[in-house]
Amino acid sequence: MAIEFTKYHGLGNDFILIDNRSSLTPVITPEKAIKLCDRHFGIGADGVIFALPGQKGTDYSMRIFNSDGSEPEMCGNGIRCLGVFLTELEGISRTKDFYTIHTLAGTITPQLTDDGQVKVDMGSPRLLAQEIPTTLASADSKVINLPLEVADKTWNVTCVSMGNPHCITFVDDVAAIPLETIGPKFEHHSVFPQRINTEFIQVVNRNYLKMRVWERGAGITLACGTGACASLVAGVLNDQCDRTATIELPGGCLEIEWSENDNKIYMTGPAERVFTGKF
Ligand SMILES: N[C@@H](CCC[C@H](N)C(=O)O)C(=O)O
Repeated sequence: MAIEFTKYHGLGNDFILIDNRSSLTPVITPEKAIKLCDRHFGIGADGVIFALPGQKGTDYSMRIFNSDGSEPEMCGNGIRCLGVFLTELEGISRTKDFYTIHTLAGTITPQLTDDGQVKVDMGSPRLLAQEIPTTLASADSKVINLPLEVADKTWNVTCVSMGNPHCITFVDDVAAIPLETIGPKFEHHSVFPQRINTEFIQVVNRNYLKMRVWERGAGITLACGTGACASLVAGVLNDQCDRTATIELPGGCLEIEWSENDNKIYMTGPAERVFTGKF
């Protein structure tokens, strides 16, 4: 049976979106997702995202397979793409401008704004070592600016979970980081039992950060929404930035806010439809 898909991207972080609204079980396996994500022998993408029926009172659910077939809890750029994809699927019957989406990281709420962007209530960051998870500190402690040995060098890292795990390091020049060699060493470090997404951050000023990312299960990507949110939190915890900042990624910019009122993170950025097809 042919399966229809739509390709979307959020700042070059690209996904194959599949209408899976008739079942809570993804219509393809992780092995098939690996093949579809292949940039030479497949469609090419950083992951496959499924629009599933809602659970626990939400409008819809989202599941995602990384390009290596693993399943992360959340995807920030992906959920913006899903928000726009759902409006496309619903067509003229759409009655609201936001959706409640059940994810493995809890309920996330993307909202379509008047200027064509998507603003997402990403929930609250989780900071305890056991929540990341990492053994870098005792279970109930936060991991803020702690030394970590990677590739014969000591990096001062801060760990933040946005439902999925992130390890953030502040550097003088992001362009100088050898991501391809060092990224996998962070990802598979023994202190991260569920592997890790790694962000390198250069502070331009208190409201503007530059970021490069090595994603768990996907490698170098042009952008990472949860990574941008986690990096802003790390910036605040290390007194490197304010609670609102622009994060510049190789694929473009995201606006991130860590609200003092409700402790939630709000991410605003684009989601672009690329093409549709069948496989
Ligand atoms: N690119 C995504 C994150 C996707 C999941 C990540 N690779 C993981 O395994 O946690 C984003 O925009 O947040």
